[in-house]
This record gives sequence, structure tokens and C-alpha cells, in this order.
Amino acid sequence: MAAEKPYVEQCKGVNGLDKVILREVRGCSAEVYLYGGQVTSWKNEYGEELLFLSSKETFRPPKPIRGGIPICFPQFRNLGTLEQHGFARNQFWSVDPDPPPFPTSTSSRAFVDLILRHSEDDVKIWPHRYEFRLRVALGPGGDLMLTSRIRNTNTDGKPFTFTFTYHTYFAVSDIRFPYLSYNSLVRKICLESMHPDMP
Ligand SMILES: O=P(O)(O)OC[C@H]1O[C@@H](O)[C@H](O)[C@@H](O)[C@@H]1O
Repeated sequence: MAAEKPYVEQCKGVNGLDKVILREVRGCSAEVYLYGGQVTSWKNEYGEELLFLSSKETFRPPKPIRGGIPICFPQFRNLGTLEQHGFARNQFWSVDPDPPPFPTSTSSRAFVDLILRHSEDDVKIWPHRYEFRLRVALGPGGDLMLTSRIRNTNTDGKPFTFTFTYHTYFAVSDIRFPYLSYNSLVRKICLESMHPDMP
């Protein structure tokens, strides 16, 4: 009888980059690259891929990975002076061996905790110190849950503001917008996310 695959497995992905594979008993799975703290694959119990990853993706840092769920932090789009979508997506995150407890317990056995801390290079372009903890969990039914906890670790207690996004690329087999052009739809989604009460 074949050995059961583990719920959580850390291994090498494309170009030797570290990745973590999460699996649940019914066959669903997810993959997370430590580069970018980025989910690059999420498959349902039939093995169908639910996320888009560019076929041209070469997994070559410092270029961000195009596809999956990039983490945009501390800046979304061009809403600031940093490079588009901030710098968290092209940094190497670490597995967090001792994350602080969550207020509610999880039923998931397939999860990984990652952490990104400021580097001295970050501080030169964004003068704040932080800890960004990300939990990626795959539920028993195949649901994917991302939880982000961002802590200000400035030694002088100075507050900071940031913008943040899970810039999810979903895989779709076909897409048609009979009444909206692509650009107006994107603009509408962006406006709605900034101003949720807009008509
Ligand atoms: O090309 P990037 O930096 O990975 O960004 C992906 C996309 O991010 C979106 O937020 C922008 O509206 C697009 O213009 C952009 O192509």
C-alpha cells in the first residue's frame, strides 16, 4: 500500500526555490512559494487547478511571480512612492516556527505559517519596521484561507499606514463581459474596493 502523503511538505520547486505543499485527504492541494509568500497553485479534489499561473513564468527572483496569489504590501498598485504593488512579493519569506496563537482554533491540518520582517534595504525606501505573518490553510473541504497579521515593530512606536492586497489570479476557461469593456470593469472593481459604498 502506498504511503499516505503528508498534510504539509516543504520541498524544492522550480529553479530550486523553496515551496510548501499543503494536502487534504480528499485530494485537494495548494502550493506556496517562500519567494513572495505566494500561493501558486490551488487544486480541488478532482485535481483541477483553480488559479492562473502564466505559462511564461520563469520563477527568477527578483522578478515577481506572475500568477497565483501575489501579496501586495506595503503598497497596492501605484498608491504611493514605492514600486508597483510594493516589495513583499519579491522577497524571501521564512517559515514561522512559532506563530502567536489565533483567537479561534482551526480545523485545518494542512497549513503553513510564514513570516516576513523588514530588511535594512526595505527601511531605506520605506522607513518602518514590521512583521508580516501569513497563514495559508487548506480546509478539509478544499477551501483555501489566507490570514495576514501585520505588526508595527518600529522601536520609536511611530505609526505607519500601508495598502495591501491579495492580488488573486483565478483560472477561468472563458470570460465574457457583454456590457463592460475590460478596462471599465477593472476600474469599477478598483473603485469599489476603495469606496465600498459607491452606487
Ligand atoms: O504587472 P504587475 O506589476 O505584476 O501587476 C499586475 C497588474 O496589477 C493590476 O493591479 C494593475 O491594474 C495592472 O495594470 C497590472 O498589470
